[in-house]
Amino acid sequence: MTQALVDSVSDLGPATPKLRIENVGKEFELRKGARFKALSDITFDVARGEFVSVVGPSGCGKSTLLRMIAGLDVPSTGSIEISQDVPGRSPTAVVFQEYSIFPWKSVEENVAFGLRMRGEKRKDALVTARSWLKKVNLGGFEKSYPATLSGGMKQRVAVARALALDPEVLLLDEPFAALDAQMREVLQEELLEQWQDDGNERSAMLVTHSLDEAILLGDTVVLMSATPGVVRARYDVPFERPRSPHLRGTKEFAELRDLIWNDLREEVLAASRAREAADKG
Ligand SMILES: Nc1ncnc2c1ncn2[C@@H]1O[C@H](COP(=O)(O)OP(=O)(O)OP(=O)(O)O)[C@@H](O)[C@H]1O
Repeated sequence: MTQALVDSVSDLGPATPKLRIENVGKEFELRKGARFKALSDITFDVARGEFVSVVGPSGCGKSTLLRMIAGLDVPSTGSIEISQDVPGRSPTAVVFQEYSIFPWKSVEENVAFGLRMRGEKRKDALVTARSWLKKVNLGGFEKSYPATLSGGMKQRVAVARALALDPEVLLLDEPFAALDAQMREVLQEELLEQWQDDGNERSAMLVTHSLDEAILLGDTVVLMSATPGVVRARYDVPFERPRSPHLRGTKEFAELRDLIWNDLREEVLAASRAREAADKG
């Protein structure tokens, strides 16, 4: 079944989720006759304005799920629905781990690119791009080329490019994983601030290996287990917004981190045992 877009809020009503993932499964054909089940029966909703973080062992299908939500791949079973609340908004926009920006385009042209593809006039697209570049602290770098930027600055461009599309659902696939630890924290904090200032009732899904990142940014953390990937648990993150990065240092944060880590650890070990068994078999 393919991704189904719901045309307007009146179709589903504001009480319905922004994103509905129902019984989604995914199989890949490895070679003729051999199939690999990567995801099985994934069901969960993301509410309007909700930020969901997805964690799980390597290979449990987090990126596959995110790619299907983005429409870059198709579920083998089940359905994914995104409620389109604002006409003209993009259903999704994705920030990937590797700087997926064009080296031959300037920073502002990179951010304007998606808007141009959507049919916006160059002048209007550049105005929007420049305004987003200011919000991600890249004011003054509009005319620079990616080769002259640090890793953190390139990822800021990628975030600005995604947000400039004004997506219903912002999708983030390990967006800061390639950065050094300090820069990663800085960008987490910037994203937290941008998210809390946004006020546009968009939703977000973040795939990450970092529990600190998952908890600091998320309203909910979804834990997946591996092979095939299923949803094992869902944790509410009870900290009020606006949140401050200082939350990381609190006892409550550490307790929630421990709770999730205890479950995640089991999944990581189970996935590693399954991989060993598959290698032997
Ligand atoms: N195009 C494909 N063809 C065959 N197998 C695939 C394909 N894409 C992904 N897989 C397999 O599906 C499983 C899930 O992959 P996926 O990248 O979604 O996992 P992940 O949880 O995001 O992993 P990681 O945390 O390591 O990034 C893995 O076993 C992977 O090898």
